[in-house]
Amino acid sequence: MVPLSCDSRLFSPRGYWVSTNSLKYNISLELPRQNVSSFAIQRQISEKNFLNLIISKYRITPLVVIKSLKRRSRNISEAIPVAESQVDHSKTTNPLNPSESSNSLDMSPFRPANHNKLSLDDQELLSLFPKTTADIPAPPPSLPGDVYLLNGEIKRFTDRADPVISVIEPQDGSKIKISEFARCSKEIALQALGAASEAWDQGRGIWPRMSMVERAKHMSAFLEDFKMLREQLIDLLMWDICKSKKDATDEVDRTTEYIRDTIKHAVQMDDETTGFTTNSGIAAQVRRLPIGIVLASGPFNYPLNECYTTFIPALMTGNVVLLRIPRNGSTPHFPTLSLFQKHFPAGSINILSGSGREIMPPLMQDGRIDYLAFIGQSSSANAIMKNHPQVHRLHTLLQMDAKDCAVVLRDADIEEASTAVVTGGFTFNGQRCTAIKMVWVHESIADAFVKSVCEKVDGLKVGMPWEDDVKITPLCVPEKPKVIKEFLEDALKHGAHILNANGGRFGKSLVTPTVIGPITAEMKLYRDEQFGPILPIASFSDLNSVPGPLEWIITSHFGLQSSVFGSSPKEVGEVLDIMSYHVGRVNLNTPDKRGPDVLPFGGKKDSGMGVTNAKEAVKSFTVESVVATSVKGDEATRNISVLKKVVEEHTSQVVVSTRGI
Ligand SMILES: NC(=O)C1=CN([C@@H]2O[C@H](COP(=O)(O)OP(=O)(O)OC[C@H]3O[C@@H](n4cnc5c(N)ncnc54)[C@H](OP(=O)(O)O)[C@@H]3O)[C@@H](O)[C@H]2O)C=CC1
Ligand SMILES: O=C(O)[C@H](O)COP(=O)(O)O
Repeated sequence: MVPLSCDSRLFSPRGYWVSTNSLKYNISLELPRQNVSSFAIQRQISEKNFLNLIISKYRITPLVVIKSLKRRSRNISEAIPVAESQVDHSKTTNPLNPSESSNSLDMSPFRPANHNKLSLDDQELLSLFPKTTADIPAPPPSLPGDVYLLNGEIKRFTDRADPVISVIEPQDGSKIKISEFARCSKEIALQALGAASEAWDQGRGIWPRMSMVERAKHMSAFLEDFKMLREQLIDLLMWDICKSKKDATDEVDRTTEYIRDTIKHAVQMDDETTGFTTNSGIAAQVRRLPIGIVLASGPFNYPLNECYTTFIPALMTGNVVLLRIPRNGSTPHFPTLSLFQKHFPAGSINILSGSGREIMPPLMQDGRIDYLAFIGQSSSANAIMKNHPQVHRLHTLLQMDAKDCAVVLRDADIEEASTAVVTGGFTFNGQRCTAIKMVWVHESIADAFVKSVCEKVDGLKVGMPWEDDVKITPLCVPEKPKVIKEFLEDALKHGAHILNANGGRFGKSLVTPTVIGPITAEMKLYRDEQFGPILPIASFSDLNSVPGPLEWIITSHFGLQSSVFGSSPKEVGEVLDIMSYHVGRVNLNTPDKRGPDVLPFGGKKDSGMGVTNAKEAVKSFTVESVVATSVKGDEATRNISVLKKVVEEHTSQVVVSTRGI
């Protein structure tokens, strides 16, 4: 027997919190105010019967149920009065254990689809893989990959080159090798740093001293050659990370756009910051100059694009670069090595493959890295940065993990919201930092919304990347299916259900898109980033409930994006405001995404530091450098004359115009 308790601090606008308070854990219920009026329930009540009593005997539909929030409850001596007469029997449900209240299961928006078990080695899924290699419409790529670019030379590292085997494994068990991946050693990494350091030469190297217009010519020539690789790069993305042909094409095309935009914005920025303005008798030029040696590392899910979003602006603005390419998604980089070799001075761009854990710490420990441009998990960024001996002078641009949520208000257009949430949740199997990874739906529409989401998710075509209209493809990181399975098992163990008929099925690297709920605080899916094809859903009665959407956003340590679906200005405004202080971008009736790429893209809290888009990134990789001179009285003539001669005789790369004086 455990005492029933109520915490007066938790009187909500809608009702009251009541809890069991055992040594093991608490169950807290938010009960509607109208039900709390005239008669008392017993004070000593068994934990097991607590929910049953509230739901079946007193027939009250709790507004919110929390398990294990012990710290939120305090004993009081009074019993909780409950008015049986005001109960809405039709809604009676036990969200923690629907099977306990017989009529509740059918009424809950979170009823299990037709099973609650994971299907492993699912035969139907396995049959989606090609029977043999002969069944594959176009021959898989095969290219040498034990290569790296160091000091203008393409070298081979055969000592430790692993085969890159596609996770697209034909049914006959054959393996398809598409390339190799050289695990470059620490020694090679340090040689590359040496080459970069020489190319930088304390700002005196060919590349950092070249004018922006000249650099733009190099980058434009590179771009022309890069465009010729389009079809090959799409093919490699499809095979290496299993992006659907459509998504792979988008990745390549937006990368081309990004290079073009970077050239434009870099030249524009340089032009705008060249020349002088005068204030208080001081004429000054505030020009943006490169910072030094940039170590760039990108993620596997946009292995081409999200490497280019950092290192292309870094290079374009005169920095020198050491690029570490991701293991999954390495192959699209291999055909580009000869292009970088052809178009850029030796050492200005060096491209290495290898384990991040093996090569990044020694590079950082060396102390010559001036800038870390990292896209991946915040724990990885943290571990890498800590190696720098003078971390206070390390510049960073970090785009990191995220758990974007969608809040679906009571007046949301269910069709529109469910379409957006499914797109946001499952594009590229949910492997996007901007994927919707948690959904809060208002209880009044939860049933219709969950139904609509499940129908749409079950309509997503699962198959091979080259198939028309395919949406769910194999997961390219070999350990990923196991990670997804663990997330689902944990949620099921804590009382969630698989809500869509096709959910929870596994066959080699294929995992069906799975909608799961109700998600509660003790489940890993509540807070952790799943980065895979799972859509967790919880319902709420009041925006300010605890737990509830606003409290969830405020207390989340992530802050990339979030979306709100609805039209009531009061509620939309309230949600927009809270979200805006906690995430980098809020989307109204629109799924989360990075594009259009002209918008600033960056996160808050653990999700990001700095902004990428071509215009902002060229600023990020440069610092304001001021040249100032007195133009007061007699000094003016002399100083202006010196500057004019510097410009006329081309003796400086920094002062190239006396515009403005
Ligand atoms: N905000 C954004 O814009 C984006 C964020 N992401 C986020 O990236 C993640 C997925 O990308 P993923 O590539 O798996 O990211 P990871 O952070 O897991 O891996 C990235 C790199 O970091 C290295 N690394 C990890 N730990 C350490 C360490 N202790 N010391 C040195 N290096 C280390 C890895 O090395 P190794 O090679 O040895 O494994 C790997 O090369 C997701 O969380 C996603 O949200 C993805 C895209 C965009
Ligand atoms: O890596 C990611 O996930 C991207 O930054 C998200 O980009 P997207 O919203 O365009 O897919």
